[in-house]
Amino acid sequence: MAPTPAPTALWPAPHASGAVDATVHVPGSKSVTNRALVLAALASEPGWLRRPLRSRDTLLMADALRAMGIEIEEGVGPDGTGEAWRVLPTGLRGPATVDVGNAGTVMRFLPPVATLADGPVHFDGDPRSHERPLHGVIDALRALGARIDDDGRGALPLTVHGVGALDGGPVEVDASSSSQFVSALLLSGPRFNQGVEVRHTGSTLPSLPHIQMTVDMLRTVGAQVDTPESGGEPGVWRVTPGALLGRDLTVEPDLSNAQPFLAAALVTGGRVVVPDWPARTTQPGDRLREIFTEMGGSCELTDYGLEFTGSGAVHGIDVDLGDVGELTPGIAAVAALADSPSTLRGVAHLRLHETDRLAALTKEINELGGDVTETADGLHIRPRPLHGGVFHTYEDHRMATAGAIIGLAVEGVRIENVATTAKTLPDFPDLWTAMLGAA
Ligand SMILES: O=C(O)C1=C[C@@H](OP(=O)(O)O)[C@@H](O)[C@H](O)C1
Ligand SMILES: C=C(OP(=O)(O)O)C(=O)O
Repeated sequence: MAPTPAPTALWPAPHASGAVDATVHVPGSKSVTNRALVLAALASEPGWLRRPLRSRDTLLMADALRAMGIEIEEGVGPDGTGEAWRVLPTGLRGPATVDVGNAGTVMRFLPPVATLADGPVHFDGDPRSHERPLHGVIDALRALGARIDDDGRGALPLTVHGVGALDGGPVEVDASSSSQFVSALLLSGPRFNQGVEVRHTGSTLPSLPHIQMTVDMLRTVGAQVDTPESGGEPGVWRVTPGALLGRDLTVEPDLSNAQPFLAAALVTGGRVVVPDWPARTTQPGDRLREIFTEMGGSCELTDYGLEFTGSGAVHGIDVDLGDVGELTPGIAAVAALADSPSTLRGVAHLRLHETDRLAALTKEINELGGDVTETADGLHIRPRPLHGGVFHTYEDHRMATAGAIIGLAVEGVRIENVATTAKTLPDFPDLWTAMLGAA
């Protein structure tokens, strides 16, 4: 975890005076937008992305692809409605320089793409990006024939010496620290000469729905993918080499970013509607329907979207979040306000996310009077009456939204650097106050 920053910019988290009752249009999914950008850049024909997420992580992805020669035009869609980006793929170019910021998707998904460029591509990013694991991608690409210069730590900064093609083939990866290692290799796999066969060797594998998202989106653009779910060997994914189609794809709302709004309905005993909640999705945020129902709410999914209603009671939960780790900060915030203790398990890898999320949540909730302890793979949360104070965010968007959830129920919570939500949800403060204004 980064050292506690000086509390320069403090945002008074709004306290809810009553039950919220609002409709919240949640912007597009980060994970879908960044996969769609990569796949469109690797395609053999132009494609469209409708309702893309415009946030720090997705703009970094777009700029990185542009640096490698891809044209991305930001405008309105073919039918004149809504924001849409047109992606015009060309031969990938080097030399290029990529700023990954602190985006896991950019730092993991693009080094495989860079092996296909016709020159060196240098990657660097925020100080935290130097600490986040990348060894799975670096080692695998080297085993598949790539030349990469790094400082030997298995992390950024690094240079991929692209030569226009990569052999590909079978490779072993320990993806226990990030599912994004697997997704990264699969996304570029169709463009490797022999495709790719990724065999996960670690004892645990987080965020499986995100790997399923990768597979689904690859299939949508015409790739052939064999998976454990389609009868293949457990822990092995195989992508056949082949051209990718340019598609006209509409990005789903980001269901993980819907979390704080649903949590608002839960902790205030109110009601929040999220339009366009997909009936079927690989997004991990869909698990909130079940998790927040167990914690005291109820929900109804209709053609219009998801209506989530709090009962006024908030219960603790004992849950393995290994598949849906990015939901942990928001669940921890709700759990701190519950009427019984919670145990969140299966998320040791969160120590290497935007910040050490287990340490950050423990420290910040406890400084408001809470009783949280870290376990080997998660958190124990025993609710206690909380008081106001500064909630530090460690440049982690989900810490900021977690603090805002607590602020609904606890007067005087001030969020340090709420602007860090720009990583995936730049409109967060406005959406939040609009939701409360609608109450
Ligand atoms: O592939 C993706 O889009 C993501 C995968 C997950 O990463 P980890 O497997 O590293 O947790 C998730 O936490 C992250 O927010 C997005
Ligand atoms: C872990 C996250 O992001 P990243 O894509 O940077 O890994 C997240 O958004 O919670």
